Amino acid sequence: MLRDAQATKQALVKWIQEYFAKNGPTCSAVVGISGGKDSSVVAALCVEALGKERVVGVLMPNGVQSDIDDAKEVVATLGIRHMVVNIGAAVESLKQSILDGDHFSDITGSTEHARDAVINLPARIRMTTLYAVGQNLPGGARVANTCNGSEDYVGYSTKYGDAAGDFSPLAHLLVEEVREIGRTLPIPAHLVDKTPSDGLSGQSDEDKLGFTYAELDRYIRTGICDNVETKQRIDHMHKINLHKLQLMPSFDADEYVKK
Ligand SMILES: Nc1ncnc2c1ncn2[C@@H]1O[C@H](COP(=O)(O)OP(=O)(O)OC[C@H]2O[C@@H]([n+]3cccc(C(=O)O)c3)[C@H](O)[C@@H]2O)[C@@H](O)[C@H]1O
Ligand SMILES: Nc1ncnc2c1ncn2[C@@H]1O[C@H](COP(=O)(O)OP(=O)(O)OP(=O)(O)O)[C@@H](O)[C@H]1O
Repeated sequence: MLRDAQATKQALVKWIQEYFAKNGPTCSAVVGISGGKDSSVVAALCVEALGKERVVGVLMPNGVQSDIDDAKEVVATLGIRHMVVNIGAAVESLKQSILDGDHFSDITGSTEHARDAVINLPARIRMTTLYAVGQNLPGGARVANTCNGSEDYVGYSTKYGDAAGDFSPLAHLLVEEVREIGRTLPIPAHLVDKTPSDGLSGQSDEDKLGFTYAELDRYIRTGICDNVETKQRIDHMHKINLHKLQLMPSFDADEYVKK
């Protein structure tokens, strides 16, 4: 729980202003708008920080998106310019091109994509779309990362997909804290409390993770977790996914080659 949600919101707005002043004074923020709480909160914070003229929302249904009206409600409420880019054709075409590529089945031992490849590919196409939209904006753009601190702790994101971005306002805020910030912003209340899902696997986040965000947030903040198996699962996910938050290791000849 935040000590003062209003004060934290103001600090976030200042942080975004300072980031843009230093890293892109003419740039707009580009935000992928899913219709969930994280992207809604990030977009609203960017509007407060930069003004609505400097925020561009990108709605990216993968074919038919059942909750697309939520995303439309966000951009309408915030009054921001937005584009709708349906990634369905690109996703299907890339999947097929990979299957049709020489030696797919020799190398993979299968004629089908693995489940993880199918789940994560749309997120990486969305990232590609956001950067392409940004590079078409006359004043330039910085792509917002919308991951929150709870997701980051367990690495619940697609590496170089939604885990990518140029600036990350929510990375140190846990799910319940993001909701508190959301309640200080002019975004539809039902979206702040909407059940989070990755929109990729067909399951809610909590069903897929196997624990609730309340359990996760409490463990991150206090180190307390009543269920031993849940604690082990969180610890395991944290450990195996830390690479998503780190710079990739790079070979340095000075370290490895004896002089
Ligand atoms: N130790 C290590 N050091 C360096 N790299 C390592 C590595 N282990 C794996 N890798 C690399 O990382 C790859 C796996 O990572 P990644 O591609 O991200 O995939 P992965 O972690 O397998 O899956 C991502 C999970 O995040 C969920 N998700 C995705 C997007 C959004 C949201 C959301 O709710 O917001 C949730 C999704 O449902 C799925 O469960 C491997 O294929 C490998 O290339
Ligand atoms: N259909 C979509 N259209 C536009 N952007 C999307 C879409 N799906 C995902 N994104 C982008 O990827 C991020 C991660 O999306 P995801 O659906 O996995 O859920 P999330 O982490 O719960 O975020 P949110 O609460 O914003 O939905 C979103 O915050 C958004 O920026």
